[in-house]
Amino acid sequence: MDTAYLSTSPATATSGASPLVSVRRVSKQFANGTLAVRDVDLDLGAGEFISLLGPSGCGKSTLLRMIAGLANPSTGTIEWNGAASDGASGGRPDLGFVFQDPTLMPWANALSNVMLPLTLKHVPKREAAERAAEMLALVGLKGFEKSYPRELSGGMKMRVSIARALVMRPKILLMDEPFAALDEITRHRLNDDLLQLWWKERFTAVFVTHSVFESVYLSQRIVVMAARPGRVMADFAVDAPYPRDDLFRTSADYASLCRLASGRLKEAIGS
Ligand SMILES: Nc1ncnc2c1ncn2[C@@H]1O[C@H](COP(=O)(O)OP(=O)(O)OP(=O)(O)O)[C@@H](O)[C@H]1O
Repeated sequence: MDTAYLSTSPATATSGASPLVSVRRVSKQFANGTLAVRDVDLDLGAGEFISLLGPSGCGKSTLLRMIAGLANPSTGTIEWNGAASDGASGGRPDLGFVFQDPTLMPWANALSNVMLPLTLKHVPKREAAERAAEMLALVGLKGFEKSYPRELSGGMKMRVSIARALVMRPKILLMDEPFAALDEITRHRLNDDLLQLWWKERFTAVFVTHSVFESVYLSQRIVVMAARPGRVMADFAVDAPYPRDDLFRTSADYASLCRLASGRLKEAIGS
């Protein structure tokens, strides 16, 4: 992928502007009585890179799925650009969602997998193929258009999944532990490539992770959650410029930011 992204901090357009998404006193109780999320208030600014960090079972995925409209809050509201979502698609702009599993169609090649959202929107086949090929190139898979999922590595499959999520050029990309199943080297590479994509495409990124290291490396802002019931315990900025690369990953600044985030997470779990 193109490594020449600029060394200034991305314009997040958050200061003074109204947030892209406002989560207000949102709770989710499942039919079996589990209170997965309680009273969450959260603003997501346009262009921000935000991580939801917390232990297993603290409601990160449930919150992300509610933001995506894949589940409805039991109480509270989620507003998009000031318009309340009706639980279907009301007020919600195009969004991309990346699951932990790449969820590709095994019988279709990489290009057809990425074309799927365009095909569903009846974009003419030729245009869809061009846009999908462009997106595959952006995620570093030029030359693999005709490869089937079984011929791709875990990291490559995840790249296809990200290309599919971004092919509609959504305003927001929601990612639910997309790299958790990958080895460390692949994960680091995908983290780097994701940051470059974010820089280029300027979408709002919401990234669910268990990993302090990953959240600090990627994010401008970390929202720490705790379990039983799932709730927000801390919300703080990661004060380090972009680009973030291997130099940052081995720096004293990164180590101290990880220590800080780790302390916040421990406090959250402890409480
Ligand atoms: N469909 C469901 N029905 C009942 N309980 C559920 C359902 N989905 C999730 N839960 C419960 O809600 C709580 C929050 O789950 P959720 O998956 O959102 O947490 P998480 O922080 O994403 O966890 P992990 O990091 O392990 O994926 C958990 O106690 C979970 O068991």
